Amino acid sequence: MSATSTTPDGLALRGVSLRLGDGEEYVQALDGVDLTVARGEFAAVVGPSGAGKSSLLAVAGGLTRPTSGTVTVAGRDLLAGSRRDRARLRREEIGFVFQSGNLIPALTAAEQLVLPTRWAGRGGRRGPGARTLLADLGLADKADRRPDRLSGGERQRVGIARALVTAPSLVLADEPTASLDRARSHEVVALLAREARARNVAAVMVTHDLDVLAHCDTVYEMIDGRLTRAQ
Ligand SMILES: Nc1ncnc2c1ncn2[C@@H]1O[C@H](COP(=O)(O)OP(=O)(O)OP(=O)(O)O)[C@@H](O)[C@H]1O
Repeated sequence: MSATSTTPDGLALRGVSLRLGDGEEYVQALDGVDLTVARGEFAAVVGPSGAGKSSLLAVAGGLTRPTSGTVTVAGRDLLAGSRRDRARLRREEIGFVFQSGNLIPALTAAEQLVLPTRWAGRGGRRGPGARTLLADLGLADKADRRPDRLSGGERQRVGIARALVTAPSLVLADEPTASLDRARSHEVVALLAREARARNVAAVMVTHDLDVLAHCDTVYEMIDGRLTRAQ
């Protein structure tokens, strides 16, 4: 599937605008955004604070409804159907990676991966087993550790495993290197890039970290709610 296809199987935003606030006190957080990310493509979005990057991820992830425009993931309309339909589509097709892992303190690395698979409850399609996935991410000997016994980089790798465990079509990562040093940042983003390509997942990463852009296939810049291709 090419990045310019009209029926993409990754992520497609068309003419997406988002106005936040009400009355005269509004912000045009997204302004006519078009974005296509094919499966197996790793895209980065950079831009100044307040430019609309988090808003873009929230809309692409089905967490925020845009004021206008369309969003499709794996060819499915993310804005159609009931609230429950949309939540199911989100659980089945989208994995989220957060700034500092967002792991549940009481659960081991392997246990962190159980809840998303239960929630997704996918019929025929099954994701990789938790332990296989943790081993792929270099965490075979850490599967039974809780987050307080993992390093920052290891926690983030568990976060990536958790995002991939349902075999999603799309992974959205919000500043995944925010709490990591330079070496660990490269390691984590390289891993995310490798896994997205190997598993044929469309991936979008919002980052302030220009250092890690070399791992990405495409780079977009967001300024005042407008998105342009930078690389
Ligand atoms: N609930 C809200 N109501 C009104 N304005 C909002 C709301 N949430 C965000 N905004 C504004 O929308 C714009 C885009 O915010 P957004 O969080 O998407 O930017 P960002 O690029 O992710 O910033 P950062 O890099 O600082 O996280 C900003 O001007 C912000 O102040």
